[in-house]
Amino acid sequence: MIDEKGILFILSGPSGVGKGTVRKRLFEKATDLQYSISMTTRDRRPGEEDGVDYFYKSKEEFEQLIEENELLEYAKYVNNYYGTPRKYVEETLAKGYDVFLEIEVQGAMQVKKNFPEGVFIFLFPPSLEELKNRILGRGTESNDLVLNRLKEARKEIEMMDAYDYVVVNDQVDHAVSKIESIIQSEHLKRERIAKQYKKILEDDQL
Ligand SMILES: Nc1nc2c(ncn2[C@@H]2O[C@H](COP(=O)(O)OP(=O)(O)O)[C@@H](O)[C@H]2O)c(=O)[nH]1
Ligand SMILES: Nc1ncnc2c1ncn2[C@@H]1O[C@H](COP(=O)(O)OP(=O)(O)O)[C@@H](O)[C@H]1O
Repeated sequence: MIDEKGILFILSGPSGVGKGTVRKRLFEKATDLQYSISMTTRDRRPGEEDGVDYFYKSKEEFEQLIEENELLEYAKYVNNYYGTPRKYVEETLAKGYDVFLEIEVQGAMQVKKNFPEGVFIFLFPPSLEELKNRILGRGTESNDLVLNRLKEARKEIEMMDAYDYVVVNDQVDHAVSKIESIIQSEHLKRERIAKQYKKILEDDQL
């Protein structure tokens, strides 16, 4: 049987590189992708909405979700939990829709274990200096947290080799069009494989 499931795309990379910004711009255009809204225990930032940006959970609620195996992956990141709802991802893929995750690197590596067929995209900063400027520019963290995030970033960049694609986020629009090309070429790849598979089956009947 040809696999008619949707494709799982994972956008990851260091905090502050621009994952959220790039993902939002992508979703202004890419209506065929389904974004998986994550669960988190971190505080809601001004302008964020429950059920839109994240599902905000208490530590106890989150630990219960872990216990009940409701999360496809989760990570503790700068003292908060973040996780992907398993059921939403599995059901949406099974219906044939592509699912898009925007998650940090530890979580992405867990997804790779469960979904090796996923398409893993690493968003890369133009430089570490620029990464620092972006985190500082966003102004959502205290100085201590900025330092923590930069330390994490160095470790995360070392894990780049495990990804299928690396996209430099120099300009948001450039990064978005590169991701769109990746999505398109993954679909073409699938179609080619499906055609070859069909041909093998037809030839076999001769
Ligand atoms: N593992 C994992 N990471 C997530 C998930 N959702 C968001 N993240 C990541 O957690 C990190 C912190 O997110 P957030 O607090 O929103 O800060 P920001 O992305 O740096 O603005 C980012 O690297 C997110 O991509 C998730 O479901 N699982
Ligand atoms: N290509 C870019 N050029 C300049 N600034 C950017 C770019 N992409 C994102 N930013 C800025 O960098 C900061 C961090 O972006 P954000 O999307 O919150 O990162 P992440 O989700 O990876 O933590 C934000 O202030 C955002 O406006």
